[in-house]
Order: sequence, then structure tokens, then C-alpha cells
Amino acid sequence: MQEIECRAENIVYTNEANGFTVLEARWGKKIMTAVGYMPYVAVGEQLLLRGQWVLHPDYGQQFKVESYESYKPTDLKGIERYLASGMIAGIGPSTAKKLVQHFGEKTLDVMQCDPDRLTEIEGIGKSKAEKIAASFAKQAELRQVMVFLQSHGITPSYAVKIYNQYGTETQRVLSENPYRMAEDIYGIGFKTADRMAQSLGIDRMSPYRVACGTKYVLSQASNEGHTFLPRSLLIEKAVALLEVDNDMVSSALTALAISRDIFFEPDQEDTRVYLAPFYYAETGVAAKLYSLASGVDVCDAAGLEERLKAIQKEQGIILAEQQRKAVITALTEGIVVITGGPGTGKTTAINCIIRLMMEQGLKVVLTAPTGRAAKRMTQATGYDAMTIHRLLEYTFSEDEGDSFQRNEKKPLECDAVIVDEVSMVDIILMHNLLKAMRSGMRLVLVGDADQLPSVGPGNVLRDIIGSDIIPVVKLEQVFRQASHSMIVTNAHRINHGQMPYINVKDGDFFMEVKEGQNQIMQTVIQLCTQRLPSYYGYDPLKDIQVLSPMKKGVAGVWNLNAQLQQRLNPPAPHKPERSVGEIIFRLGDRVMQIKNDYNVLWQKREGGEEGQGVFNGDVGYIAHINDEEQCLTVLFDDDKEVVYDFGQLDELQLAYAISVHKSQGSEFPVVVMPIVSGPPMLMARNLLYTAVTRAKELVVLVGRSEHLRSMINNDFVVQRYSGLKERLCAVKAAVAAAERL
Ligand SMILES: Nc1ncnc2c1ncn2[C@@H]1O[C@H](COP(=O)(O)OP(=O)(O)OP(=O)(O)O)[C@@H](O)[C@H]1O
Repeated sequence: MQEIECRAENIVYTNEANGFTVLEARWGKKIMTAVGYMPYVAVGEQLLLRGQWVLHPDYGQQFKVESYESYKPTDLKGIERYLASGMIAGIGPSTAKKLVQHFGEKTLDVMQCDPDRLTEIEGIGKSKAEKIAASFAKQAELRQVMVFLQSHGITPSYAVKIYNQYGTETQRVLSENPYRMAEDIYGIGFKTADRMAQSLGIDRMSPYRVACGTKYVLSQASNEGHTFLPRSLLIEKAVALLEVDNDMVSSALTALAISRDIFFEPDQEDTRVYLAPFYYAETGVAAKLYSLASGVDVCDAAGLEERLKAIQKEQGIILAEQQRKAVITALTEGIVVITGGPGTGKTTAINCIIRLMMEQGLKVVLTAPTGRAAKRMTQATGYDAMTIHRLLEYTFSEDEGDSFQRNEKKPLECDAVIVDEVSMVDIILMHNLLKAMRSGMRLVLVGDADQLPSVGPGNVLRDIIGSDIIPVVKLEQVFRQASHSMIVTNAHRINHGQMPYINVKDGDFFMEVKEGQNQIMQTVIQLCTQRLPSYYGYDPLKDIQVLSPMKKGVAGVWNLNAQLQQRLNPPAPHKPERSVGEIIFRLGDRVMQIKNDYNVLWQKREGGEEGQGVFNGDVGYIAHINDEEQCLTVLFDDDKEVVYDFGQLDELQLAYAISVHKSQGSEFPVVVMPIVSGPPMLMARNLLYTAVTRAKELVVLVGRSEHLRSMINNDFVVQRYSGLKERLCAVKAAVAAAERL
């Protein structure tokens, strides 16, 4: 790393949101360009830059800044340029000149220590002098905050987030308690805060550190799908993370319970410890499900049977017994869960439910957890379906964070809600949905309980089914029985622990037997780049999706993406690129949004219609990369453009290959999947089942048959700590006990 002392001469570009700056600086007799995160630097300031020289293909030699310090200018010219730059409110070029002529090298000292004297200059009255002094003090403070944060190991890009959060209070707040950052600022975790705390000399045994670290362990557990942790496991993990003893963690738990940050729940084996949001969500979901299940006006069942017969006749179908039961239950009970694998007639049942409900004069809304699932629901039913977030009128604001406008105070204006793909709904989202439902409304939950569970915490669908409290109808007969297609048949075989039928002549389900990860990876690449496009005419960028069980390794998502990118979208002089860590984003790349961002704006290419929200799992293509404006545009759904600031690129990933987990809720014409050996908790039946059910036209597996067999035999479902099932049973028992009194 090199150090350079220079003076900022011209700010070419600065991104207000993240502080990324391009500036020209005087370095000895030369003018040089420096780029990097240098928030709040002003023209005229002296800079100490640390970083290295790089050669940019278009802009030539530049100094890439990793950290920096800035100081007030000291020479007359520098002072004048600084004041004239517009950074200080109330001073323009002519006032700057007058100030420097009058006060000379003492100008900035006067502004700082004796601002009343500014009135000696013609045109500056008392109030203007005060305004100038305040603005100058703010600049000085910014410099100080940046120095403070960087000296404690915080990078400049994080420093901007921190300053945006705490403003002038930054130094005070963080000196007292750096762990607040982990709670208050998205993207800053316990570990960053802990590093800063160490650097500030905060005692490793401080109770606040232990409490913060313990909460961090619980929130990490929620990222793995748990709504709680058993107390002894939590203590073990917190002790390992914090390197403190058991008693300290126990005391922290007591303090956190008193402040209601966490909740304890007795259990036969071990006390369960919940972070407050998951405790409220789980108890709320159990109570509301129970009340919805028992509080509906019963429709006339005999009349319904007659009407359903008429609908079947009209539509030329005869519902199977279970489908009929599902439809009638949806109208006669407050809640019904309809579950079944692909082609078992769930959508057909939904269509009959909608018809019957509408005939009964009920207002029905259709919803699903992702944009893609909602779109499919619209196509399959002919009625508008929207995401649960849109239905609940989600908003985000800096002050209040996430919130839903539809809630217990302003419930949904309908009589029935039908939710598809409910296996993807986590406990928090379910809670928000139920909060917006009045008692007496009907709820129809439709999904496939054998798919991978939701990415977010909880095991909502499986717990509801397992509780035996809510009516469940399981559809088992497969209708989309395929004389021509093996995909549905094989999905069911896999789900029942049987080997799929593979390589049937003229079929759509193949396996290429290959040994070793390298051969497997090479075959996947050949299939995507040559054989499937030339044999079947598939477009490798649009139609084929590689799904890998794992991220790391030769046949993992990361390597496959790099290899496929190299072949399908190689570098070229006319294709701009932007690298983020190890990933290179190039014009034309297939990319995927990897977190829900409900606030990001999109605009339609045709017609300019605007809207908000891009969702985890949405796939698009890079349409522009603009180095000057530091942004990249992705085209989703062929016409929706979303502009990402370079600082936001952690929301995107290459998507030639994606993980099976990320593919949930999506469908693709062709799925290619490497079958390799791996940890049993990953290489399991439900992962294979989820992958195979994503394909509409063709499945190609590549690997060893033994690994395929062991995946199918492995019906291990990763255990999630979730208490919804017991809670539902407990609510029922409590109500029964109350009724006996
Ligand atoms: N009772 C029935 N008799 C005959 N065909 C049926 C019946 N129910 C459904 N089908 C047909 O079976 C096929 C699959 O049905 P449907 O789309 O309702 O299933 P699904 O469970 O929603 O499938 P997926 O989850 O894969 O979308 C459709 O072509 C549908 O018309």
C-alpha cells in the first residue's frame, strides 16, 4: 500500500449515497486522479491517501484509494479554493476572496474560533456570520468523524452509513456503545461492531457486549430458519463466539428477558429462547389461525354440492374426491390447507373455489409470496393475483423501517384470501398476513409441503399440517400423468423414495453418468453451451437454468457461473464490466436479485410506466454499465429496467447457475443439475425434488447414479427449531379447558 499527500483540486463525481468519489488532486507539480470511497472531501482540503496505482482501460493511471485522511487547507490558495467551492453555506467565490484578503492564513481559525469577526467583511451581517460558522463547524466535524471511524478500522463506505444514521452524534454514540451499530444499521453486524469495540478498548467482559453477542447468535440462527434456540445450545454458541464463561451469558439472557428483547418458553427438554419478533410472530400466528378456523359463517354445504356439480358439468371436468373435499371445505370452514405435489390438481381446485365463493357473493383475493408465483397464479386462474407484500401495502421509510399499511387497524377489504406456494411463506410474513385478516374471513392455503421450506425462519406449512388443528386436504392423485412427460411422474417417484425413470426414448428426463467433479462440470458446460442449444434449439441464456446443490466446489454455483460466463458471455472490447469482489458483472450477463428489495424503482422500457420492487430470485440481464455515473442497469421480464448503484451490487449475483434454494418458486424450460457427493443435510431428497419440479420441459442430471440414489434415500429434513405446531395444539387445549369451566 502506498501513501500520497495531495490537495483536492476538483471533485469530478461523488455518489451521495455511498461516498464513492472521483477527484483530481494536486500532487507536487502534477495533477492526478484518485478514485474510491472518500465521502465529504472538499476542494482545497489536504489529503493523505492510502492505496495503489491502477491502470484503467479508458481513464489511464489512477490512484485507487483504500483509506484516507483529510485536513483543513493551510496555504492561501488552498483556503480560497476550499471556501469558494460551495461547501460552506453562505460563501461563494467573491466572499471567499474577500475573506482571504482580509484574514490571510488565519481565515479558517477566525471562522472556527472567532466567527463574530466575519462581520468585518462588507456584506456579512451577524446572522450570515453565524450561518457560515455553523456550516464550517459541520465540515470540521465530518472530517473528524471520518478520521475517528477509519482509525478504528471502519472502511469509508461503512463510515457513510454510520454517519447517515447518527449524524453529529456519531462519535459520542459509538464511543459509548459501538454495538448499537449492529442493531441500528443494515449491513453492519456484530463482528464489525466488536472489532471497533476492541479498538476502542471496550472491556471484552462488558455485559453489553455479551448481551449483544448473544442476540447476534439468535439472529444468525433465524437466518438458518430457526425461530428459537434451546437455551443450552444458545449458551454454548454464545460462549464460543464471545470467549466468556457460561455465567456471563446466563446473566445476559436474564437481562435481555427483563428488557423483553428475548422471551423464554418452558419446554420439557430445555427452555426455548426467542428473539422478540419471532416470539410475537409465532404466538400471533397460532392464536389468529385458531380464531379464523373457528369463526366463520357456515355456508350451506348441501347447496354447495349442487352448485359444484353444475360448475364441473359446465367446465367438463369431474373432480376427484379429495379435490371435491378441498373445495367444499374451503367454503364451509374458516381455513383449509390444500397440499399436493405437481399435477395433483391444486390449481383446478382453486379455480372451483373462486367460482363458488364468487357465486356466494364473497369477495376473494389471490396472493402468493413471490412476484413469479403471483404471476403464475394469475395465468392459471385468469384472476389478478399479487404478492403478499403488495396485498398488505408494504412501505419502507427511514424512520419506521418496514411496515404494512394493511394490519389489524386497517384490515383487508375482502371475504376470502387464497394463498398459493405457501411453503415459501415464513413466520413473519404469515403473521403480517393474518394481522390484516378480520375474524370471519376465509383463508385457503395452497402449497406443496415436500418442497424445501421457506428461506426465512419457521416451518409454517409443515407445522400447520402437523398440528392436526386446521383442516388439511392432501391431493395425491396425479392428473398431469404423462404419456409423453416423465418430469411429473419422476418428481412423484423421487418424493416416494423411488429412482426416477431416466433416458426413456424421446423422453424429457435424462441422466448423463459422469465420474468426478471435473468431468461433471465439463459436461454441464457442454450441455448448456453446445448440445442442448444445437439438438433442441434452446437459447442457453434464456431457457436453460443450471441448479447446483452447493455454492462452493468445482461443480458449485460460483465456479459454474465463472465457467459459463466465460463461454456464453466472454469479455470483449465493446462490453463494459464491473467487478465486485471475485465476481465480474459484464454487459449481457444473466443475473439474479438475491434479496427482496421492495423500494427499488423500475421503469418499463416501453411506455415508461414506473413501479417499485425487485424480489429475491428475479432473473434479468445486464443492459448497461455506466462507469461515469457508477451504476448498472438490469432488464427484468424483458421490459422492466432497474438501475443499481455500484454500491448496491451486493444485491445481484450471476445467474447462469443458481442454488436449488434460490430456485424455489421459479420455473424454467430446462433444468440441468450436477449430482455430486456432499454433506447429507444438503444432498437430500427434498432438494432434488425441488430442483426437478422447477423444470417445465426437460431435466438433465449429470453425475453418478450412486449419488442420485443416496440423495433419494436420504429423506432427512433439516430440523428447524420452530414452535408453531405445539403452540397451535396449546391454543386448542387452552380453549377447550376454558369451555369446560
Ligand atoms: N379431476 C381432474 N380430472 C382430470 N384432469 C384433471 C383433474 N384435475 C386436474 N386435472 C388436470 O391435470 C393437470 C394438472 O392440474 P393442476 O394444474 O390443477 O395441478 P397443480 O397441482 O396445480 O399442478 P402444479 O402444481 O404442477 O401447477 C391439468 O391439465 C388439469 O386440467
